[in-house]
Amino acid sequence: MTAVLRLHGVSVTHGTTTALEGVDLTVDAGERVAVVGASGAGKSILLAVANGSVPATAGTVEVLGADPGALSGRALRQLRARVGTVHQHLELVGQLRVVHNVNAGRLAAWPAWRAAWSLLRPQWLPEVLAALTELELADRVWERTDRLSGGQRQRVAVARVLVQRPELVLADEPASALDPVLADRTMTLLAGTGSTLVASLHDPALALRHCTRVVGLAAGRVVLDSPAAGLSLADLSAFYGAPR
Ligand SMILES: Nc1ncnc2c1ncn2[C@@H]1O[C@H](COP(=O)(O)OP(=O)(O)OP(=O)(O)O)[C@@H](O)[C@H]1O
Repeated sequence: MTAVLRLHGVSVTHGTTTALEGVDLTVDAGERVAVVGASGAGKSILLAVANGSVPATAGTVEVLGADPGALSGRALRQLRARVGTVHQHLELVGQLRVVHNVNAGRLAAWPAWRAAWSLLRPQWLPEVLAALTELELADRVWERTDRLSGGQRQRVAVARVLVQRPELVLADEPASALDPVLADRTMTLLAGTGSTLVASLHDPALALRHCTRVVGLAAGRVVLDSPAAGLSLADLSAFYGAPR
């Protein structure tokens, strides 16, 4: 098996706060990993370390064979084209139309002239519409993104990753603002891309239905790492303080 993501002894400390401590995690190609844990457990930081936006203060990080912290310029752009992120705070440009935000998934793969031209004449339109149709949002393709609801914006962020077609998807609570039907559809789409998936999830049912493996965090440490098939809803609910 090829490791797509490898964290070894990773810690993240900031002042007196320890967000991650000694995290070891290897994710192989094709795995779908749910990261679960109570609020503040370190799920977002783990994903941010994996996409290179937060540096590890100790340990080593390897994403698709490279350390994102050691890359810059073209090499970093090439790595970013292969990793798709659904950010917790979405990171969409509100003033731009939905089509442009979805097409942002292609930016790292396009030359600068094509990205600029796409703002005038959106490129990749059939792919954008196909992704938005799957997410029941095709009728909003020309709308300004800041006119959408929170759940609609979250689906735009998911569509951006679908058109990107990355090898690794890092998704931070990608269905948190969606109703149960759309949440399930979204996870089905992300799981169906064939990409390796690492997703933080607050809904244990989504984790068990769509992921092959569950990693549990508590206070920045890995306290569970198990195939999803061996776990019950009650096992995962315990991570959120619900009664067993
Ligand atoms: N950039 C950062 N560098 C270091 N520590 C951070 C940073 N951002 C947040 N933290 C800290 O990391 C800890 C874990 O936060 P994180 O956002 O990863 O939790 P979470 O499990 O995703 O929680 P939630 O479910 O509420 O989103 C918190 O104590 C937070 O203050």
